[in-house]
Parts: sequence; structure tokens; C-alpha cells
Amino acid sequence: YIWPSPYDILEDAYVLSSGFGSDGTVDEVTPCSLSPAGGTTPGRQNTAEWLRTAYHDMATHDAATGLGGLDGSIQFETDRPENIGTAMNTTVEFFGPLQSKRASFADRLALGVVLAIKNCGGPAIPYRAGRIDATEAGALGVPQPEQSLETHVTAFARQGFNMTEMIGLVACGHTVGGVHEVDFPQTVRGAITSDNPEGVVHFDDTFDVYDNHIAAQYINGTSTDPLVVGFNTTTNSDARIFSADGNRTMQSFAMDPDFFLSRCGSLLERMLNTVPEGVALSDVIEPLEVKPHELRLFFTSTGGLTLSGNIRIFGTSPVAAAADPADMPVTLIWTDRNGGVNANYSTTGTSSPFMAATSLWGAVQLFSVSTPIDPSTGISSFVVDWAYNSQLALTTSDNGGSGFPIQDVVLFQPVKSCHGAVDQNSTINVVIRNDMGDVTSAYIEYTHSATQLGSMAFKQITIRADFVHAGNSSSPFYDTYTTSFLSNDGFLSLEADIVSFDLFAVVGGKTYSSLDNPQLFTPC
Ligand code: HEM
Repeated sequence: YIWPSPYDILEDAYVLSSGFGSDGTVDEVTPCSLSPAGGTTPGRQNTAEWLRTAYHDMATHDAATGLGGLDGSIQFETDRPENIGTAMNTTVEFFGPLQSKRASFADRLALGVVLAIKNCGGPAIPYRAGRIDATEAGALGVPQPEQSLETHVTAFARQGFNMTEMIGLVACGHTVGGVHEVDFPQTVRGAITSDNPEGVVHFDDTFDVYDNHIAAQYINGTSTDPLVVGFNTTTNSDARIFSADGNRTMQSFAMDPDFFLSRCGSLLERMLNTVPEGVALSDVIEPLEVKPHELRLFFTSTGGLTLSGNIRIFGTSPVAAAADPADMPVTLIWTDRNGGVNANYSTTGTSSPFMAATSLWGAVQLFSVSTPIDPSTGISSFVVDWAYNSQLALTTSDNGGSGFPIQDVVLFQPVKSCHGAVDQNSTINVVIRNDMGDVTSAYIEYTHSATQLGSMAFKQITIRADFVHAGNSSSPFYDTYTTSFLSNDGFLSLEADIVSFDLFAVVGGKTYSSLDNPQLFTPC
């Protein structure tokens, strides 16, 4: 895709693993053994809990009717016996605050699994966005260890996986984490100690590495998997499943670690992309090489324009990995609103240590941009001239041909904009260019998360409010428009990321928008 895209926030979350701009998802699973509550809950493992939660969310899919799938319905189903344990609520609680208009709970959970598995040494699972969250619980149907092989084969067929795929998917799940005696006393006995308060017995000897040991140990007879060698043969579902094809699949996994990883990559991709019929997923999200990161045009209190934010550069080559941001030339060259390119308008980004970031997929650098734009000529787009060091020839990144678009027609105006307390209106002011024809419509779509019954995650509520003309602004080129509305969105009690607003204006018959403006913190 090209910038801007509805999936920019998820693309950023995919690319920026830690440091500047990251949302904390990868930190939550680093190291791979990390347990919830900052590592203070021994015997638990965030990576394993996310993967199990994603499977349980998907496991109720019915391929024949198209109902269910990875739709976040798990958030309403955590009290079901088939979802026993605190893992699911902990997972829902972690991803809930990362939801927004542009990132559903289900998309966040799927992305979490992709990042966690890669972070544990596992495969790069292609990631698509676009999952839509259910608003209520779905059908029952998560497989249980005491069920028969026949029942499991039928359940996986309903989910869309044949027997060989079932064996693969279970092995690809049961290579991290384990079985907890507190929740499965019929399967694990005598494991609870003061050091192991939940009585976890891991599936294999490398519960914190995403590798083929689950298969290698099963084949060479050293398995510790409580669902293979447990004292209670009734709950030894992994033993029944792994041997269902005469051990052929497990043998191929045991013999070839790379085959295990690639097969798990494709099976888990299918698992994450099993969504209710009618849900259209995006193309695979690949990191953009050059991308504006939270780069916006601001209307200043003195009537000027400032282009401010960051430019992100991502690469996988050795020269990208060796790059020193302080030695990287990065220059923005923009085109004004009349199509003129003025070399005087170029600026060079700066790098600073606090802007350092890492990516699981390559090397990433961020450069801050803050430059005035002359409102009389404005801005319509820019290109970036850059190189990995000052000795190299410059590359021009033009966003797939037409430059990175910046619209200067409708802009948020912080002056006198404020956020209302409970039961009080919020006021949002914008400026709209006054030399481009009639403003036939101008409105805000203000989206915030709201609590919902039966879930620890959130629903998204969007309020639409029309702007009215409010007179001059501090610039001769712009007029002020204002609106007030009641949002009651738990001001400041929720994370800033989960409130955002989009601005729209139809001016001279053309629609202009300013998307994903961040939460407004100024109280009314
Ligand atoms: C017949 C199918 C399956 C059965 C009967 C089954 C059963 C179980 C049971 C009883 C546990 C122990 C949970 C706990 O004590 O916290 C478990 C854990 C787990 N399962 Fe499965 N499972 C199945 C398939 C899958 C699949 C397909 C995946 C993912 C692809 C998966 C991923 C996991 C993970 C990651 C854990 C570890 C959770 C943790 O350590 O907190 N399972 N499973």
C-alpha cells in the first residue's frame, strides 16, 4: 500500500518493535519467557497465552456457515469452561487499550501473535489487517483434551483444517507454554510448588524458543508434554492427535527444524486469517521503506503552518543495519499548492538517541521534522531524498510515484479547542482555506473506546458533529469553524491512543480530510 492508508497504525505497530514509536507489544513478550504483570507471575508466559487465546477465538469458526473465526468474540467468552484459566482475560486486558477506530481487538491480537512468535525465534507469519470485532459471544466449540480423536478431527474440519493440518497446528501451538495444574488437575498432578505456584509442566524442553522440540522429543521418546505422557490417558489428546497419521507429520517435523518453522508459518497464517464470511482482509502488510510517522501539518496560534513529525526509514540490507542515523542525509523537498517545487523549502531531518527504535524485521531509523510552511503558497506533497550514509548517492522516495500527499485545506486548530469533563461538551476548532470555493459540508468524526458489558476490551463509538463558520482566523488564508459535542469518553482515564478524530470538509466540490488526529488533552 502507499501512505496514507487506513492501516498505517498497524503497519507502525508491525514495524516498530521497541523504542521510539513502539506500542509496547513486543516488550510484553521479551524475553520470550516473560510472564504477565511484568514477569511477576511465575509459570505463565505471555507469548503462549496470546497464541492459545487466538486459537480459542478462531476455534469456533464454522467453515460451512462462515460464522465465527478470529473476530475477538473471545472477549465475551472468557468465563466458559472451554476457556479455563486467567490467560484469556489477561490477554484481552493487554490488547484492549491498543484498540482504536483503525485497529480492532482481533487485528491487535493477530498482530501480537505474529510479533511474539517471531520474537521467540519462530517464522515470519505474513500479517493482514481488517478483522472486525464481534459484539457478543459466538458459538461454543473449542476442543477439549478429554475428547476423542474423532471429535477432534470433526472439530478441526469444521474450522477448515484437515487431519494433517490438525496435527501440524496442534504441534505449532504446543511448542511454547504448557499445561497448568491449577486449571487442569485431571492432567497434571504434583507440580505445584512455591516456585511453580500454578504447577505448569511445559510441552517441551524449550518452552521459550519457537522450535521443533515438541516433535523431536515426541519422536525420540523424551516428550514431557502432559497431553502426550500425562498420567491420565483420557486427557492425552496430543498423543492421539500426533499419532493419527502413523506419526508421519511429527516425523517430518522432528527431522527438519526449518520445515517445522515454515509449515507452522503457513498454518498459523491460515489460523489468523480464518475470519467470518464477508470480512475482507487487507493485503499482506510489508514495512514501507520510507514512511511519514505521525507527520502532520499544524495551524499555529499565529496563523502559520508547521509540518511536524517524523520520517521513518526501514531496510533489511547490511548497509541499512550498519547505518548511523547521524550520518544519514534525509531531506524533504516539497511541492507547493500551485505545483511549484522550491529548493528553499527543503529541510534536513535530525536524529537523536531518544528516537532510537528497533524492528524485528530489519533496521529502522527515525528523523524528526519540524519546519514552517508559507501559508500563501502552502504544500501539496513532498518527496524524501536520503541515503544510508553521506558517502552514498541519494535515493528519492516518492511514495510510489506521486509523492507523499499533504493537504493544507482543513486543519485542526488547537486554539480554544478543549476536551470536556464528564457531562460537559468538548469543543473542536478547525481552519478551512477560504480561497477555494464554498464550504458545503464540514464535520468531525470523533472516535473513542467505551466499556461494554461482558468484556474487558472496548467497543468503538464514533460521534459525528458538523462544524459551523465562526469567522476569521489569525491567518488571512483561513477561516475558523467550530463545533461542540458531548463525548463522555472517560477523559484521560484511558490511553491516549484510543481516542482520535478525523476531520472532513467539502470545499469547492472536493472532499478534504485530516485523519487520525490524536486525543486532545486541553481541558475545557
Ligand atoms: C485438540 C486441540 C487442542 C487441545 C485439546 C488443546 C489443549 C490444551 C490444554 C489442555 C492446554 C493447557 C492450558 C493451560 O493449562 O493453561 C493447552 C495449552 C496451550 N495450547 Fe492447546 N490445545 C489444542 C490445540 C491448540 C492449538 C491448535 C493451538 C495453537 C495453534 C494451541 C495452543 C496452545 C498454547 C500456546 C498453550 C500454552 C498456554 C500457556 O502456556 O499458557 N492449542 N492446550
